[in-house]
Amino acid sequence: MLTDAPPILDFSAFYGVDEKAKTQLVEDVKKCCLHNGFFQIVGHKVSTELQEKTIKFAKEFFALPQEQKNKFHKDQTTWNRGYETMGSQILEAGTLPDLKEGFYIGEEISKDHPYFVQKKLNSGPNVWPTSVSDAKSWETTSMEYYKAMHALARDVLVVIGQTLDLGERYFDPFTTDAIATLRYLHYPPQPKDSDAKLSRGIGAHTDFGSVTLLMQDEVDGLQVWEVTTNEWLDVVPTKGAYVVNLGNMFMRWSNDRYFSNLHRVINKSGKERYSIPFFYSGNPDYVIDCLPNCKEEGETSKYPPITVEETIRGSYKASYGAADAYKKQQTTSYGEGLAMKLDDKDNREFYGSSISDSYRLKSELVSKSFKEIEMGRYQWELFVVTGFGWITDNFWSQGIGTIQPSIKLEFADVTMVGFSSIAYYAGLIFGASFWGISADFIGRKPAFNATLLIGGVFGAAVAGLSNFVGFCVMWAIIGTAAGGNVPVDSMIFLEFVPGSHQYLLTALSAWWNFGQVVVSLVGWVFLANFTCPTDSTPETCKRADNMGWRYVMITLGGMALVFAIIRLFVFKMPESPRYLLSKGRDAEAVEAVNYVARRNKKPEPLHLGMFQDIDRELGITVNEDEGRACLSHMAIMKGNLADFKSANYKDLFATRKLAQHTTIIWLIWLTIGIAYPLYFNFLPTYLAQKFTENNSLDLTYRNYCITSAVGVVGPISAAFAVNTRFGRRWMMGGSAIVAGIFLFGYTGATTPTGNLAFSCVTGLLGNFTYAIMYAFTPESFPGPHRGTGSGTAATLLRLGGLAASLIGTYTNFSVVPIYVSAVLWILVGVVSFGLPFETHGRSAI
Ligand SMILES: O=C(O)CCC(=O)C(=O)O
Ligand SMILES: [Fe+2]
Repeated sequence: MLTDAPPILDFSAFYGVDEKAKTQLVEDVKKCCLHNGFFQIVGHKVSTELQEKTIKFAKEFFALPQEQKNKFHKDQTTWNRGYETMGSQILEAGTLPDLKEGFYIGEEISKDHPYFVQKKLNSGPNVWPTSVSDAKSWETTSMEYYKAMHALARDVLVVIGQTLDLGERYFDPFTTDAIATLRYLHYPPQPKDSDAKLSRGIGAHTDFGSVTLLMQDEVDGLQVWEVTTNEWLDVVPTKGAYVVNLGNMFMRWSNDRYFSNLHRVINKSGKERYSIPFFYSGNPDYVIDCLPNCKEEGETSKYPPITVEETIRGSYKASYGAADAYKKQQTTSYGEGLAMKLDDKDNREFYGSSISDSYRLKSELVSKSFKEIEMGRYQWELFVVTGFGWITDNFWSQGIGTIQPSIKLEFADVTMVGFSSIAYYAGLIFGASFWGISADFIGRKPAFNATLLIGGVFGAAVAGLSNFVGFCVMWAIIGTAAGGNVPVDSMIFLEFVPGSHQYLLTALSAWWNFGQVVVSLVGWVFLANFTCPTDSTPETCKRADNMGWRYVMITLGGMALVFAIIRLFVFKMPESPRYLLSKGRDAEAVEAVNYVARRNKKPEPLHLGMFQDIDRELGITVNEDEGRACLSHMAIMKGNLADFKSANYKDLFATRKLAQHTTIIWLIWLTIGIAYPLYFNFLPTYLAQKFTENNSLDLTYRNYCITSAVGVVGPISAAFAVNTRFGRRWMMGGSAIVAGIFLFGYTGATTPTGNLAFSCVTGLLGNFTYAIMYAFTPESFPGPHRGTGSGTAATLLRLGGLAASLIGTYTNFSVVPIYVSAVLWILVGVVSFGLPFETHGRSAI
């Protein structure tokens, strides 16, 4: 272990009268500034007692439970005060998030102070933890230490000034009304199994300001880059000493004569490490211009004058460049260059002006954050609770067809039982467009919270009816809720899942088939046992003998209500970060992503500064106050609904490719909307005509159970298939064509067993295509218009369904519609190959 860096100098000479010692100190400091800008000092005036007390308080804060610490999070301010969670920064490219947490303290600046009003660099009131044992003393000790560090920094600057033969008072204008930041740091031990190449307490970086004064507790870990030998030198802690280093601003100020050097922390000690750096920025309005004696005769200064404020703000770039020299890689996931790094050419070209650059890049950053958070508990739970939407969709869609024959036997006023399907479809059409499109304006959560509840209440209420008109009305209402389930639930799952697991969106459809199994089982149990004989009429069929369909509805409605309660009270879900970003609610988007990180027990990957950096780089004025987030929810809602007026579909046709994509997608949905119900509505009647013997209810339901159970395989195998190099489009197109061919073949089935086999295969294939279509659609539309794009698609699907049920109601059942359906499936397959954009391998934005 190399321990000869940096030298420890006795600073007491500065305060003494021994001129020789003073000169020696200045000479030693000069040597260090020229070499690597690092030295250590003992013999300063900061008392050991104050140092120890401060460290003790810092440790006490970090020992608080996580949720207590989060209460004082620095994201609540835009002036960098308060708690910073573990893993908030990556200071060195290619390494894991920095394994440290921090607490920032600065000058106590009230909200009427000119610095605050003018939004001067990091100026504003401090955030003070109230959960520590003695909050008052925590605050006063911190401020006392902060003041002591100011005084020491001024003294150190005087000595540094002397190394350049500047007068003792040279830095006075710089140190008057100076800004500085004190940062309490805690580094947990590097995990034993961590990859030494990737794990950092703090990645290699240079500091930004003039000087940094660092107090280390007793655990080592700090390393300084040695330029001459190209190696890292350990800075072993010396009790009470300060490690002093020059920052980028001083390097510039000295015309690069003095050095701002790379350093990093890797805590391999197995112990908790604490340190307290103090970053001295100086007076924000002071103009940094080449110091005297820093250039040779005739030499010009390398840099133009710049204010302290500007250089610190811009110095993320400097740290970028300095670390670049070290590893020809960028250094920070936070800082300039971020927008450039995130920019994805294919996305930019495909989506064009349908979304702003700011949204696109921020959404890509959200994808990157979910990649860091990884697939975990939160998303698996979300897979289940969004699945509830698919299950209930089937409850209603299959449920209505399942109970219609019983209604016909009992209700006196049934003109045509198919009218109830038409009423239901009318509800679905309204529901799909309302919930889908409004998800872009009022958010994804209203649909998530309301649709299951409405469906559950009205679904159960259907059981109380005894007349057909009421029955149709109820189904129309259920439709308005059910129409919103699947389009919005798939968007929600998509917008929280890491790109690596986006294929699971396709698997979500398996819940729909699972719902079908439930309906078939419930139908089998109740309808086969509590239904009037098939030859009854409303005169002979009494309510008491026909309770089966009512039990079905109570069971399905009850289950939907349980699902709704779980969503409302058990599973906590923030609003989707993509939706929040599309509304400019950046701070809430940050919190939504970090919430998922906390649920997955992962470091929080995002902070507001990263979004602000993107805007800054794009030359957009950064709204530091996040004005909109402070509005009441009512006000936000009104604002969003006002946006609706200006909403148009034009954005979904913004580029030639996007226009082609939108057109084909919608065409596919409309076509499948007709083909799928056409086939499945006609099939039972067709079969009943064909296989007249042995079609007891029992057998029918047994077959339903078998085919729906096999159907579950469709979406699951599709999920794996879309994740291969064939991608979404090829799999969707190919499977639709194969499904169409099997449909043609179906009519050739001659035995009940052959019939069951065909029905299983076509069910499986149909659901395979369906699942891809349901996933590819929200995946490929851009976040701000995802609801409109997917909601419209779902509306077209239901319109197709309405057309199919009209055909079913008004035509004599024959084999022709089955052929038509087969042709339509093949058509869907063919047009799928005309889709211009593939989502496999890229995260939805
Ligand atoms: O904790 C340390 O020892 C170093 C901290 C540091 O370099 C920084 O915060 O800039
Ligand atoms: Fe540093």
